[in-house]
Amino acid sequence: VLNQGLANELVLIDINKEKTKGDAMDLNHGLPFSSPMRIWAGDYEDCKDADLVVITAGANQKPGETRLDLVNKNAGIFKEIISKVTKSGFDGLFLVATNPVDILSYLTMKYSGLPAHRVIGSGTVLDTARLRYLLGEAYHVNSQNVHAYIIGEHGDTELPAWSHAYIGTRPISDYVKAGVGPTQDELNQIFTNVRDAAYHIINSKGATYYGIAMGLARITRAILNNENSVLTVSTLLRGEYGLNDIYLGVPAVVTRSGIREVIELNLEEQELEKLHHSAEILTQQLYKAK
Ligand SMILES: NC(=O)C1=CN([C@@H]2O[C@H](COP(=O)(O)OP(=O)(O)OC[C@H]3O[C@@H](n4cnc5c(N)ncnc54)[C@H](O)[C@@H]3O)[C@@H](O)[C@H]2O)C=CC1
Ligand SMILES: CC(=O)C(=O)O
Repeated sequence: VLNQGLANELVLIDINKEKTKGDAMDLNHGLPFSSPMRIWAGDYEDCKDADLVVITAGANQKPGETRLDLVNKNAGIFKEIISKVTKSGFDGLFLVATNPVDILSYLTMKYSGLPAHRVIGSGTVLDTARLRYLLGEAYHVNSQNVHAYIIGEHGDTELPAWSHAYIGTRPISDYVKAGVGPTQDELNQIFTNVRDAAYHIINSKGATYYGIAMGLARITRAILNNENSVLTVSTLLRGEYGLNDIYLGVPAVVTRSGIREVIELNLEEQELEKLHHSAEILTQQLYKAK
């Protein structure tokens, strides 16, 4: 947020106040290299006038843990945090990154009482970026010209919507048929690498942070600049894909007021089945967490 000059004011809140004090000092020392911004270590009262509250607090995965393993611990933390933010008089948007992000986004909506369009999860924004990066490498194309989506749970049941994947202007299936670039098996391996990327990074360095920070900054920019950008965020489904009352990562239009609409992909039958499986797993976890 600082690097891209996305806000006028940035408040850091954490149960560990010393950490936010240190972070605020450290970030302020970067101001001469960036655009003007007020940055301070604050408290929940500061949320009163905030346009956007981004929640990244809570436990992260230890090696071998899945995102879903975090649900009980982080649901408890969220109950406390959302209540404090709401008490401040906050009247903005929530952006949730804490895992399991689809479930915690749903609970944020419930705990805050805000309409669903004002509670956005980072969803599969990061997974989609990972896929675009790897496809860009495989086809020797700028990853910004790769149009492909990971949808579903931000986690082990996510899936690639290959039927809607394009390299520049050509469907990826055309390349596969023509024998140019990766075979379908190699594309499947690329997806496996995307799905398991967090496990590899966590095994290497304990946590993932640069990719998600860029992803959260991207969503923040879409919100604060009212971009109407299509991003694979986690949002409440109300009949789209035949699913209801569940937050899932799907392409949706992000604006200053939150989610304007879900843009429904015309999925192939097998893709739709996998999306339903993802929703089923999340629904089971949600009942446990409620
Ligand atoms: N959605 C995504 O794509 C990604 C999600 N994550 C998730 O983000 C979360 C945070 O991960 P990290 O930043 O690596 O963890 P971290 O341990 O570095 O930071 C978590 C922070 O939360 C604070 N905290 C804990 N309980 C709190 C409470 N009750 N109130 C206020 N602050 C509290 C801690 O003091 C700590 O500073 C995890 O759930 C992780 O899985 C991480 C990367 C990507
Ligand atoms: C930790 C996590 O959710 C990720 O890097 O995808």
